[in-house]
Amino acid sequence: MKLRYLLKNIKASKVYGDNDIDISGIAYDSRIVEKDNLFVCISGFKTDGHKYIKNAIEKGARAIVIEKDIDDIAGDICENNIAIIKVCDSRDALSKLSVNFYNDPSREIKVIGITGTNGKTSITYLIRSIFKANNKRTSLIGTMKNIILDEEYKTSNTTPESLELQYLFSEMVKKDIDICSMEVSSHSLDLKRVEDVKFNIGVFTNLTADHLDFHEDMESYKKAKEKLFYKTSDVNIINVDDKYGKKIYDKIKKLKTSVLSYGINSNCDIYAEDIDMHATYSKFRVVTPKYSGDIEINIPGLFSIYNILATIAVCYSMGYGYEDIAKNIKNIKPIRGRFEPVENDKGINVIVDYAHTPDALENVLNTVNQFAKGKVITVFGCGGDRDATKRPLMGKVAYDLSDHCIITNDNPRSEDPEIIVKDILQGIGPDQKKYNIIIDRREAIKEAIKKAKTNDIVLIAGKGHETYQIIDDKIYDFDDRKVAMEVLTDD
Ligand SMILES: CC(=O)N[C@H]1[C@@H](OP(=O)(O)OP(=O)(O)OC[C@H]2O[C@@H](n3ccc(=O)[nH]c3=O)[C@H](O)[C@@H]2O)O[C@H](CO)[C@@H](O)[C@@H]1O[C@H](C)C(=O)N[C@@H](C)C(=O)N[C@H](CCC(=O)O)C(=O)O
Ligand SMILES: Nc1ncnc2c1ncn2[C@@H]1O[C@H](COP(=O)(O)OP(=O)(O)OP(=O)(O)O)[C@@H](O)[C@H]1O
Ligand SMILES: N[C@H](CCC[C@H](N)C(=O)O)C(=O)O
Ligand SMILES: [Mg+2]
Repeated sequence: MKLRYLLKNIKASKVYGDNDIDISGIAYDSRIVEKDNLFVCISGFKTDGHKYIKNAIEKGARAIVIEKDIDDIAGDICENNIAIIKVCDSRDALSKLSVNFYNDPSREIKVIGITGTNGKTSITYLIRSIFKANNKRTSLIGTMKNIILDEEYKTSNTTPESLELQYLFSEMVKKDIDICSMEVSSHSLDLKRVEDVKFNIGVFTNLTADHLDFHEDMESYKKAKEKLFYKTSDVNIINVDDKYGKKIYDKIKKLKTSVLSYGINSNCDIYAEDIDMHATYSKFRVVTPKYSGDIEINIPGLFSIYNILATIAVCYSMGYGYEDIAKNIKNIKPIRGRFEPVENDKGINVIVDYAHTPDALENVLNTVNQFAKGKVITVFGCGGDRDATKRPLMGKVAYDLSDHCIITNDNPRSEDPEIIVKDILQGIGPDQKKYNIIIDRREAIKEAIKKAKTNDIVLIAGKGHETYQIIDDKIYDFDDRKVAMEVLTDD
């Protein structure tokens, strides 16, 4: 593509060199630049893309987008006849360049963006299941993987960088996709990964303590999430039982005509009543402005009812009737690593769950306690290089709502596991018999299962679907479900 086409809508303060050259692709990492690529320099949190211009040129970059002065390498640029484009914001430019390169593919798909601290992955899967069952061509973008029809694409972030995102949308267009359900993280909203995505529907689940290493405080975290709702073209769907949800709803309602509230409260547009919860399933009556009817889901917990309500609201807003929704909800398969039971013949209820925030852990433990016939043993830790303020809060929740907890490693990453445990201990109560520390996660799971008697519940929280553990900069194979299964069959 000609550089001048690629530069459409880019606010460049200066363009040096020939903009009639052909560009073969875009890269924002010098290590993967190819011949005739345009290299976008991002000033990052760990390093600065501007430092790698020389490497990018050596690999064949033909044009460079910068947001800082680079006088020190002017010689290399002249010598290699490189075009230079100076912009104010490289992440914003990357998003627009990617849209131009892939011909703005998201406008051809119904994109449903889901944001909030907890429930995003769950809702994307629920939405996909219902639309699939209604013969729609679906795709999904999120934490575990990206999926187009049934083809899976690996991912490293919940919401990919704009370049990968626009590539995925272009693949969706090629495969004639109708609907994409997509997780929209607060990082992606602040770092402009989704700046130019054409969202049709926005969903807000909830906002509780997380990511306060990245966002200054809860107010900035909320502001990041809120950005999604200004971007949507059709409808916004907001959980108003959540206090931040209510604030966002009140604000957005004044600006946009189509906003639907949901919750467990008859003042909402879409709400649940006559709730009847059991250990492995729940029943309730859903009420919408046009119809109401009974719903049965085979995922337990009040939080799952909220996720289903969000899903129903999305389907409702797209014109689906009660029958299209209800008959398919009943057959929804449990989602990987979300309240996932580990089968065994020992009579112990072993559950693997991705609760990695205080609120998620509280919700899951409340659900577990509601139906517990025996003791509740919780195995958990907290991720390293992530929000440290949630550690004592998770410690308190686990201590208060379990009969026993075992504090262990999650993904310590570059942090010392002992320091993470120390932070968790700040929230742990005084009864030393109620907890122990076993840093090695395999040993912790082993101990919890050894301790459990018939009817007891072992909740293994924090890593859900993950099949790895990150210790220092090494990634090891580790899967809570497999480890639990091995321990359960190892006599
Ligand atoms: C905090 C954060 O979001 N960081 C993201 C950010 O990285 P960064 O700004 O630190 O980048 P950097 O490492 O300083 O590098 C700066 C630039 O130099 C380039 N570079 C670097 C080295 C080199 O040799 N050559 C080179 O060109 C890099 O490619 C980059 O463009 O931009 C990168 C490129 O898009 C992301 O991969 C990276 O995500 C990291 C891996 C990450 O861990 N992010 C997490 C916190 C995250 O985004 N999580 C959210 C929320 C999850 C949820 O709760 O659901 C998510 O969406 O996943
Ligand atoms: N609506 C909800 N409210 C509170 N907790 C929830 C809700 N839905 C799920 N959870 C809990 O949060 C955990 C993570 O759920 P899920 O993966 O759907 O969230 P997410 O928003 O995608 O998280 P992430 O930020 O890691 O992408 C679940 O394993 C469960 O413990
Ligand atoms: N999306 C979350 C996932 C946390 C999962 C937990 N296992 C950890 O590694 O901290 C994050 O990036 O903060
Ligand atoms: Mg997720």
